[in-house]
This record gives sequence, structure tokens and C-alpha cells, in this order.
Amino acid sequence: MIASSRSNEKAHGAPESDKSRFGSAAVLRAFIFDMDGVVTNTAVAHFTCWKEVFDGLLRSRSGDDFVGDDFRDDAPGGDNLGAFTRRDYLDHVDGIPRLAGIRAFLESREIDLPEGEEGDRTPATVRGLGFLKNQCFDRWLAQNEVPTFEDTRALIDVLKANGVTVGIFSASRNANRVIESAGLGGFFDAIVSGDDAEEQNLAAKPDPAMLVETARQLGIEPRETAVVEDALAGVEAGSRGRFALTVGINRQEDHADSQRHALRAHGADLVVRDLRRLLTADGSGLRTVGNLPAVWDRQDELVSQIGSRPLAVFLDYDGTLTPIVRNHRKAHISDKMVEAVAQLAEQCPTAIISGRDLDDVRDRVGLDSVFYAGSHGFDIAGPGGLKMRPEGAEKFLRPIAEAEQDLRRAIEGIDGAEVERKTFSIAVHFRNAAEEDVERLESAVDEVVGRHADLRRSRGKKVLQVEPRAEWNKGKAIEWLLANTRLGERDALPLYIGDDITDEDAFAALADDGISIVVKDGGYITTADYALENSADVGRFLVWLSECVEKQAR
Ligand SMILES: O=P(O)(O)OC[C@H]1O[C@H](O[C@H]2O[C@H](CO)[C@@H](O)[C@H](O)[C@H]2O)[C@H](O)[C@@H](O)[C@@H]1O
Repeated sequence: MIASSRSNEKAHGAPESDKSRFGSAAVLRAFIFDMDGVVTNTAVAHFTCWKEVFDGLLRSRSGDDFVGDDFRDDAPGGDNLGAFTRRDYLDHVDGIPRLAGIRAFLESREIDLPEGEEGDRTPATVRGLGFLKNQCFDRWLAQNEVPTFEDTRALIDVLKANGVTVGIFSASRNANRVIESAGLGGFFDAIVSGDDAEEQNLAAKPDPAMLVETARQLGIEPRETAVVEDALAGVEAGSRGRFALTVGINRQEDHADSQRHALRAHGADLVVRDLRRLLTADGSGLRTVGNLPAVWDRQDELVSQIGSRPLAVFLDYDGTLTPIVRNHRKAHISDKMVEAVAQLAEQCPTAIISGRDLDDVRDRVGLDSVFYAGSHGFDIAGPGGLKMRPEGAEKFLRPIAEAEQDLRRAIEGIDGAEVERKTFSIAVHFRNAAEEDVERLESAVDEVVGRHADLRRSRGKKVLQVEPRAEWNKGKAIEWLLANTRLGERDALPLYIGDDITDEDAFAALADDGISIVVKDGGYITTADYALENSADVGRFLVWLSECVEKQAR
């Protein structure tokens, strides 16, 4: 076996300073938690009360045919008077102020009700429905102690022990009572509730106003603050407010995969199923690329994890197969690395999953034996003429082309900023721009993206990416490749190596079954299992892996 790599060589041509990397643990001084569904487990109580109220209304309109005890998860399937479902809860009322949620649900069922008056007590008006829902929840609160999520408690304990400030916010006007009932009174450094929102006229999620107010009360800038949210509107608020990191917590049991991709599409930088995934193995600190175990210290563990299963290897390109360099055109892969990938591809199916354009990454690597996914997984190709784009992908080509023109105009005059067009995304690079111009650049990009409902903005290393607002990403591409090509044959064990935030989608896809390795760069929060030092270390590891698989086959 190859000896542990302890080389300090700077493989990264222009290393990021720890502090310049968003999501870097070094810059995080505060965490803000959404209350319902993240800290407190009131979802069942809320859902039950919404169901009681809305089913009462729907029953009164549909008569004898109504099936009220229907707890199905899916949408009502065109039946506007069908029972209130969990999908309705998530799509229309979860995390939304009471009356706004009622209006959204009624609109989804094409039910027109008058707004009504403050003192209304019947389901004949929006306000009356709001009263009944709150009365039900009040009853529940009086009879129950609000449960909390253990993983959130564990994360908060670590944050507090490490001197990180912690705030909580909720659109609920019952927030303070819920926090008290959960035994968390005095636990948070700031609480912003639905009452505060009303008093200060703070717009509801996805507007970041409540989050920004919580950060203000904590006395810490959004750029130094992480947000933890479970609702789609909430992660969107974190992204719109340009918080340092937006973590999506996915507590869905039945629709876990689609919820993970939806949280990402709405702006979560990272999505986890359990917040303890953000902690080191011993649970004492945040899991960062800096404190992950080196692959070389865990060779035996890896060998036993692989066991007799065939491997399916997935590799990122920039920062993984090549060092990061100032000019993206000059990120050339070395002959030695191509040789290492080629040898590995002879032993086990191998894919390169890149944010670059498909043709660009394929030309750079130049191997016919590997699979490729370009534009963060939107454009897949492989041996034997394989070609795949997710259904409906082409509809994004037009908004992307328009945004490209707008972005080129918008960044004129920002020295060092550059637009790189890929088929299904646009990278706006700022590695060579002055630090003081980055905020202006971000605003310009947000402004352009704001004009296109089909597009969203995500982040990477000294780059903003404009991409389809679609539930597709590197992780989804890997899932597709595993299900539809020889990469997934014979119960293959997937292994992924990457270095950037978009690689977290791949790590999430492998969270239950797979090996995730991050290439070190700065000290940002990651969900990977192991680390490699730099791209030279990746090369050594690929050679080691080829040898392992060869031995396994003998
Ligand atoms: O998914 P990847 O293969 O890692 O691609 C991610 C982006 O990589 C490139 O940009 C990054 O690398 C450049 C060259 O080292 C560097 O100058 C830039 O700052 C990095 O963000 C590529 O240009 C992008 O299109 C990819 O999305």
C-alpha cells in the first residue's frame, strides 16, 4: 500500500484563503434555526389541526362522498374537494404565516372565500378558518409538551460549546409558547416570532426579512451566519438573504429523495437527513474539510467497506483531477492523471461529473472509456453512444441564453469578472476580480436571475453559477447512471471524489451507501467521509484504488 501522503506541496495554483470561502467554518459566527420542523417537532400537531379545519370545510362542500380519514401524501390529483393531504401541508401552509397559508391552500383548490373580520369564528371566511386552526393548536399546546429533535439539540450544544451564537425564528405567533413548552426558554440569543413580524411588518418567507432581523438582533452579519431550514420557502430565504451557508434539513420519510432535490433547487447549499451529519465523528465540533480523516489513515476501513462489491467511481474535474488555477481555460489535466483514470476505468466503470460543459470536460480528459456528465449533471454521455438529458432540460436553453446576454452586459465594468457559458448553466467567475467588487457582482447576478423564474443562482469556488431551477444536480446524475448503466451493475458500491459545494449533492446521494471523499481546500463544512490533500493526492489514490480492485479480482 502507498504510504500516507503528508506532502505540503501547493497543488492548487491559487489557493482560497479560508475566510474567502463561503460556508467556511472559520467565518461562521452564528447559526439561525427555523423553529417548526427544525428545532421543535410540532409538524404532527400542525398537520392534524390544518387537516381538521380544512377537511371540515371540504366535507361541507362535497357532501357524502368525502373521504376524510385519507392521510395520503400525494397531491389531491385534480379533485379540488379531496381531503387535505401532507403534500398540501408542505406545499401551501408549512412555514407560512397562518392567513397566507389559508389563502394559498384555498387558491390551490379554486375555493373563493371572503377574507372576513378579526373576530370570525366559523369556516366561512379566511379569518374564521385561521381562528379555528389556532384554537385547535392552542388545545394541543395545553395538553402536550412540545418535543424537540435530538439531532438539532446535538448541533446546538456543539455550537454553543464552541462559542457560536444561536438564534431562532418562526412565522408562528405561538413561537414563544412553543419554545417554552419545549423547555428551550433562555436557550437562544435571539427569538424572532410571528408577533415580531407583524409588529415590524417583516415579509414572510421566501423573503429573507425575518432571517435578516434575527441576524440583526444577534449582532452578526448574514455573511457570517448559517441558516438551518426544512421548508422550501425557508431555504430560498437563506439563499436570497446571501447567508454564509443555508443548510436544508430533510426530514421527509416518504419523499426523501424528491425533497432533497427540491431543497437544493430552492437554494440550500447542503441538504442532510440528520444534523449530526454536520458534526465530526466524535461529535465535538463541526465537520469541515480540515478535520476529516485522511484516506491514507483509513485504508483498512476502506478496503473492508469495499469488501467484495464491485466499485463504481465518480470523479469531479476542477480542483479534483486538476489543481484550481486562476484562468478556468488553463485547468489542464496532466498526462499522469489521465493515465491513472484510464487504468482505473479498465478495472471498474468510471464517470467524470463536472460543472463544465460536457464537450469541454470530455475534450480535456479525452478518454472514450469513461462516462461524462457536464453542466452539473444535465448533459450525460458515455461509451457506446450513450446520451441523456433529463426530461424537459431543453426548455431551459432559452432563459439561459437570455440570462447569458444580460449577465455579459451586467458585469461590464467589473474588472476580472468573466462569464463562461456551458450548455445548461453559466458560470460568472470572480477569482480575478477585486474583493470589494464581489458584492456588486452578486447583486448583478441576483438581479438577472430574478428576471427568470426558471433559473436559480448557486455558488462555487470564486464563482456564481446560474442554472435551471430544476430538481436535477450532480447527485441526481449519479443516481441515474447507477440505475441505467453498467456503473450500477452487480450492486456496485459508488465512490465519489470532489472538492466543491456542488459535489455535496453527490455526497448526499451516497450518504446511505457509498464512499465520499473531499479534496481539501480551506475549512468549509462538508458532509464527506474522508479527505485527500490535493489533486496530486487524488492521482496517488486512483492508482492505489486500481491496485485494490485488481487484487480483489484475483
Ligand atoms: O464540477 P467541476 O468539474 O469541479 O467544475 C466546477 C467549475 O470549475 C471551473 O471553475 C473552477 O475552476 C477554475 C479553474 O481552476 C477556477 O478558475 C474557478 O475559480 C473555479 O470556480 C469551471 O470553469 C466552471 O465552469 C465549473 O462549473
